[in-house]
Amino acid sequence: MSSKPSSATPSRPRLAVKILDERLKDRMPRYATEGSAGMDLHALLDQPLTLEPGQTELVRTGLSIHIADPGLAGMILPRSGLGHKHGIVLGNLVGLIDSDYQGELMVSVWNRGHSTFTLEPFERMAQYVIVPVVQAELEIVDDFSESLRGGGGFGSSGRH
Ligand SMILES: O=c1ccn([C@H]2C[C@H](O)[C@@H](COP(=O)(O)OP(=O)(O)OP(=O)(O)O)O2)c(=O)[nH]1
Ligand SMILES: [Mg+2]
Repeated sequence: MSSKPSSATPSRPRLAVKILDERLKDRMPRYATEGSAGMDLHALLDQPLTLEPGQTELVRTGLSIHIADPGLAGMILPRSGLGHKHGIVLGNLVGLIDSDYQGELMVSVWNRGHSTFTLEPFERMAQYVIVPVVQAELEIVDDFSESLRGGGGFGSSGRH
């Protein structure tokens, strides 16, 4: 008997996408490998975009994705290569996309590095990840039932 876990592909949610610019048709975000968590988003630019150190620009993706299910959200995350090698990350650090958002996905591209960087038209600038979300109810109380941590945080654990 094999001890390997089953590799059955779980069913994927189907999300409605509007292509707002024809040029995106052959540059749709996709999972690069079977195990990829994110799909890369391409920069919808007519010409190269030069980002000086410290500069932030909102860049179009040419796509609207309506997630619709409140149990899911989208996240826009930096690509590690661009972030680590070139300092190209996100002006909002992480983009959180609401399930009811129907507008164009926009990427805040921030050059946090020390040299000028040129983003080329349709270059893969960030990645889009779908994550599960739980919406909670906030219930006002006067006291919490006691926990081991209590109010300790910010490096409090493991101190004697
Ligand atoms: O990187 C991002 C972040 C957000 N959005 C879109 C989708 C998201 O659902 C909406 C609102 O984002 P958020 O709630 O983070 O921004 P806000 O400043 O609170 O704006 P709002 O008042 O519209 O919620 O903007 C993007 O396209 N890219
Ligand atoms: Mg908001």
